[in-house]
Amino acid sequence: MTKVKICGLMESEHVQAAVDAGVDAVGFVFAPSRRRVAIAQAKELARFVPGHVMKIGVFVNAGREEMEQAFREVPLDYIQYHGEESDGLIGKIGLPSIKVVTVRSDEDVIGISESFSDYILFDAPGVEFKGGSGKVFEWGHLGSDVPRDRMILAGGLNEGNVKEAIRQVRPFMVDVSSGVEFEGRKDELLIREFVRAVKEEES
Ligand SMILES: O=C(O)c1ccccc1NCC(=O)[C@H](O)[C@H](O)COP(=O)(O)O
Repeated sequence: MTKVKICGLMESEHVQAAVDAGVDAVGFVFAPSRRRVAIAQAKELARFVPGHVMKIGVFVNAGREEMEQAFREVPLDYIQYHGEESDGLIGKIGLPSIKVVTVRSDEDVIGISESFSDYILFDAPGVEFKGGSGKVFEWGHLGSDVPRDRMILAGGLNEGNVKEAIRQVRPFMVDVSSGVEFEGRKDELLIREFVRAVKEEES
């Protein structure tokens, strides 16, 4: 069963809607973004997340102390490294990790199976910020050597294209932000429809 992550949550009713819809993970963005939350705010939002739902903190080239503080205080289950963080740095920090790969060509995914991160998230290049652009990348760049059991597919997914994405790519998890927003805010109906589409594809 493909797992679902809703990213960029900022309001408690949207966290609750995601949990009620049956998501497996929620993401809080601590990086420069219109979706940015403070650690104290994420801590409040986390009260609506039951233990079986992963809480993922998104960071872009952040300092170790900030990530450790968020990991401890929210608390988080994984750090999503959405900048230029090297494997060496991720290893040195030593927290459970999701490495992000921005996909423009076949070359971007070469050797990625060597990464020791727990999961690898494949995303389209950012536009205004590093992620959350709502743009789809060419899934064909994800060759057969990319480990499916650690793969999170992101980038412009929505209720209309997620079934095809699962059929073509077979990721461990799908991740969405813009595709469940209306006029720049998360939308409870769109969250429900996205999660339903993922579950339907599996049934
Ligand atoms: O969502 C953001 O604003 C963001 C900003 C900076 C770094 C990462 C960001 N989002 C990370 C995510 O995991 C998004 O869900 C992913 O980029 C897909 O977004 P979308 O294409 O909007 O579904």
